[in-house]
Amino acid sequence: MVEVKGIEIGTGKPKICVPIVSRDAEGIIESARLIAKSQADLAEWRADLYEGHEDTDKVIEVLKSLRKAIGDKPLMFTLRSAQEGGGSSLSGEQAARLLVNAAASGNTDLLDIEMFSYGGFLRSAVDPAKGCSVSVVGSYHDFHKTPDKAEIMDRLAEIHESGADISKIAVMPKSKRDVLDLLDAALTLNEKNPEITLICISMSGIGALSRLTGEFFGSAVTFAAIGEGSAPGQIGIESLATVQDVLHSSLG
Ligand SMILES: O=C1C[C@@](O)(C(=O)O)C[C@@H](O)[C@@H]1O
Repeated sequence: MVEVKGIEIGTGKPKICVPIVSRDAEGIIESARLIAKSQADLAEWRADLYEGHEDTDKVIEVLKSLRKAIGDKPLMFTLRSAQEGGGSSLSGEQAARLLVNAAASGNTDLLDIEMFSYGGFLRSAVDPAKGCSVSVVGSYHDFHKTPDKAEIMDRLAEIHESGADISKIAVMPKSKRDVLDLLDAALTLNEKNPEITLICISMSGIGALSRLTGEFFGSAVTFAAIGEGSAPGQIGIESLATVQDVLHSSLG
């Protein structure tokens, strides 16, 4: 369990995180205001989709305004690389520097760090971020396939061992069995190492089930859309919250 601004990530219903995907500062702040009024538990700024993400000063300025607009909800800063399906064109060194700057600015509560891109180079940002009291979400994305169960579990455990507070994986299924493999990996790891806080996502339409059943299989956060989503298969926040409520009450 990881506590951020009074929100317990890893107990009870999976927490709902809404990504901010606008390209310009105005749209970003507008989305933050909508999220602030919604039932989202937290917000994610996909800074890689911001048109000015190559300019650190601009990013930090937007992040500051975002912090104000989002109010009391925890905020996650994400810079998704092109290698893992995002829009960042930065080099590994530039990306690591921007991640550390975002953490040091005091305007983010969580930081997504890709643990395997750039040959694992971004891991150098883990300790500085934690030194700024920012919770680290170590991530891995495969937009082309679903690795087998053992590989999913190994990657999630490696992310944990590398110092992340939360281990996240998002993969693309080619079949319904791939979705089962992802859910099986989450449940097995959760039973074996309950101390690891997990986020496990199977993307696209057939993977949508994984976005609804986190409480059953041990995925602590689910990403939902308000308007435009940030990945295939994301469900609108209202439908997602309704299904999660039904499943939660069935567990007694
Ligand atoms: O890592 C993730 C998960 C995600 O890719 C999804 O499938 O919901 C959406 C991204 O915005 C986020 O950073």
